[in-house]
Amino acid sequence: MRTVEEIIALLGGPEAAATRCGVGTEAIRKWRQARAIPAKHWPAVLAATGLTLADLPGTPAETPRTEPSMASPDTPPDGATGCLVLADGTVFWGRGFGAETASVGEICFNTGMTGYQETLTDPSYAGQVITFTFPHIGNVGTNIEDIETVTPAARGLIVKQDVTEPANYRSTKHLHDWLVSHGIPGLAGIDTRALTARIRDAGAPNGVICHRADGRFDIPALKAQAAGWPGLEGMDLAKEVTTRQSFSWDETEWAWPDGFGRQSAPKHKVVAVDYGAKRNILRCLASSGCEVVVVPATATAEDILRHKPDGVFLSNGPGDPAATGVYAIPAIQGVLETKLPVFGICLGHQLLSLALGAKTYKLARGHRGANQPVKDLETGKVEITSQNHGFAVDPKTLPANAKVTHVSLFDGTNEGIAATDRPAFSVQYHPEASPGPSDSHYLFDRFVAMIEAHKAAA
Ligand SMILES: NC(=O)CC[C@H](N)C(=O)O
Repeated sequence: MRTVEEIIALLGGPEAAATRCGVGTEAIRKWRQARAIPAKHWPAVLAATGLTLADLPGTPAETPRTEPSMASPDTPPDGATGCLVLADGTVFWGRGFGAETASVGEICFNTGMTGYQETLTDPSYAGQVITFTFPHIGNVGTNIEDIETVTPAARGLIVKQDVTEPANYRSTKHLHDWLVSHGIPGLAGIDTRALTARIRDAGAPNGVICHRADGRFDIPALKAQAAGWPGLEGMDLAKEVTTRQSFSWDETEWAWPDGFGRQSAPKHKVVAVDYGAKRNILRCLASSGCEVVVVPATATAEDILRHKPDGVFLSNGPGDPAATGVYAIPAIQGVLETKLPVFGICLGHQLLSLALGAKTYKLARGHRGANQPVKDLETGKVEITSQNHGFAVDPKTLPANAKVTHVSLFDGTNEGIAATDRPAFSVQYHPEASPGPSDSHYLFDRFVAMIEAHKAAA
């Protein structure tokens, strides 16, 4: 068998190889990176070189196929530099990229076609490895602006195709290098459709993603690590990603060509409880005319009210809402007693519901993507929304003083509630649209209108 480099040399170098085989130079780059030639290019290579099939290197992703039912034994196939090991012992082989390390978490999937950097830096992904179903991950590179927090909490990413070369004027770093600098491992060459179908059918498994350039894996140890991880249920992760200190936020939303702006004349004061808040939510609040004071997840009602807010915002965040509720519910109940306007997003929605007396439960596969249809039951309008959640509010457990306002048109699960006896409402999805559509942006205006009505009545 010849190596890829030998074959390219035989063809007269990368440029000549591209021309003679009728492929782009990007394909040649990928052959070299993967040290293999995909099967679809074999006929062209054979015709151009006169070699025989036995001379050509295959690709680790194709030999063997990574269908779960055909998961390979514990010995890595040639060229494998990464693997995913599930708690049930299934092994997927592929090519590692990003940081050379192993990382354990829940394996979920995200169907978003854009915004991988926002997704990877969304603190709600703490404890999770994200499988991207979209193929061109890496195509816009990374930059210092499209982050939802400074230290990404996601534990790893899984893709089918090798990370695409960046082609975007805002890109400052290749995704691979960005992952290395944040210590996050990546895995390519996995059959992500098979993995996603498995999550769809059997629920999100726990697993370990491991990248080793030397291709030496201790599979029994990785299996034990995956099986020993307790899972997200019962896990309070908000405490790990929240701010340690209160701070003020005045950055407004990004707009071309000026980029981010500054809030200079706020009309209202909002305290945002940070359970793992995405920056773009804070920007949306600032853009809506609010002075934002961000407080830690463990802030008590007193801590919150000390800032004399006109409204209180409950942020998104990772983990099991019931576990975070241990300290968050009493604080929210204290705020609700004052009848101040309250708005919650995602984990904030779940915590508001818990504080009102409802219950939450774990969804089998979760909603993660930027194309999730939601119906507003009051207006009858359908919004296409951005979502990222693995738990949901059980609408049957809502008390008499709360109502369902939004439902998912994918599976009928709850997507929003409102109290009927005070100005408090929340949604399970992400109106800040980062990444995703901005159909639901009106909710920030609704919150501000609530604050204005409350102030007028005082
Ligand atoms: N984005 C979020 O706030 C997620 C909330 C919660 N951790 C869940 O998975 O359901």
